[in-house]
Amino acid sequence: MAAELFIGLMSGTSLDGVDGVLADFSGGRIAVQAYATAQFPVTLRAELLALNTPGDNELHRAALAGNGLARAYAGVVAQLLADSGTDAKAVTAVGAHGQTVRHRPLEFDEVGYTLQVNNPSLLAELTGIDVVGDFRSRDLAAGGQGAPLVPAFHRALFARADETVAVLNIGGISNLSLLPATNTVGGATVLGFDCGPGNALMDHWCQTNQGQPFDRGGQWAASGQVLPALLSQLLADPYFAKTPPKSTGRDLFNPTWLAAQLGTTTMAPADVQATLTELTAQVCAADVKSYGKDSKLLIVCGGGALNDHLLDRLRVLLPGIHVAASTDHGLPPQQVEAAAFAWLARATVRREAGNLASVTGARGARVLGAIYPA
Ligand SMILES: Nc1ncnc2c1ncn2[C@@H]1O[C@H](COP(=O)(O)OP(=O)(O)OP(=O)(O)O)[C@@H](O)[C@H]1O
Ligand SMILES: CC(=O)N[C@H]1[C@@H]2OC[C@@H](O2)[C@@H](O)[C@@H]1O[C@H](C)C(=O)O
Repeated sequence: MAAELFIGLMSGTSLDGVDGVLADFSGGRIAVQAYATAQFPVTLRAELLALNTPGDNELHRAALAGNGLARAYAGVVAQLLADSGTDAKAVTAVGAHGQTVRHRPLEFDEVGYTLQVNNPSLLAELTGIDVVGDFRSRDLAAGGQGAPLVPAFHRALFARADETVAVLNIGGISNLSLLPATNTVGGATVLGFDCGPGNALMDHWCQTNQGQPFDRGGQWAASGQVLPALLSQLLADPYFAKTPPKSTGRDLFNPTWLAAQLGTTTMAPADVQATLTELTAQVCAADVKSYGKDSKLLIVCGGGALNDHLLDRLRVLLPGIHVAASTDHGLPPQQVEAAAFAWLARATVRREAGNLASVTGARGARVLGAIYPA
């Protein structure tokens, strides 16, 4: 059977760079042929981070950052093609998420907006491959949150016939998918939503206090002591009590939010890191208990799956649930989101819906994204 090749490119709220996969869908299930990742150039990362906060001349800066992102994306596409010996002409399309700099669904005028910095036209020009971008806007136009979009892909990849499966993506932001058994009588309604912070605050604190981009294995957090008063204060943020559909981002959980929580009290940096890690663990575990109570399996993906300390805390907080990285269930943690955008791009090209109204609250299923022909 002829290959049916798509590329998926994801740069997420951790701002750690680009993850990309080349995937073949000809066998009915996704088969990743190649994986590549690239860190952002320092100046591009700084600008993408800065654009998460209101500033001067944002239109100009966002346009140029979109060009820079397209060039970084094109570099990952070139790496994928070279590593797999694939000609660009053999790839049907590239799904390019872009870099979220604002996410304000349903605010201000009932539709709100979500902005992913990107330049899909430049990416199409640089790669010679059709590009699918702007995946979230159509869901907002239909009254949805525009995020998370991966639950539909999680269902395709991880769902089981006879048991409920929970999937937790721990990226900059953490998001949970609840996948009922596919043989559920009356149909299996998928739930999904953003839990809250994933790695973003932990990364920021680690960069600020240790000069490291992230807490490898969660070892620094493990060396500290959770601060109960601070943890209670963090957990009191109203977002955590919101009923889904709900989504969030750096618009809320950002260094300014953290600074306001810490106030002027001096705390040992390692203890703050331990507390931020515990915040992620407790919020995610509480959501699994509340919305996935009959799950016996929690599959963890995203870079946070490599945080051994965080996974250990999840295991303690979720007795009776098997907590495992996605590697054991189909795809390595760092590949899942990029693979999702290859899968979403394929849906768009086939004019199939990519969103799940049961997740985002949209008025219905919609074909997502815009196509930029090579
Ligand atoms: N070995 C490791 N130990 C601990 N944490 C790690 C490790 N490797 C990666 N991470 C964490 O994973 C993060 C990157 O994860 P990922 O690429 O899934 O985030 P993202 O896709 O940008 O976020 P989002 O899912 O919110 O879009 C890093 O910033 C870091 O916090
Ligand atoms: C607006 C936006 O970019 N949201 C991201 C973010 O990162 C994780 C979580 O919040 C998720 O809701 C989403 O990305 C994934 C890919 C999603 O849409 O499923």
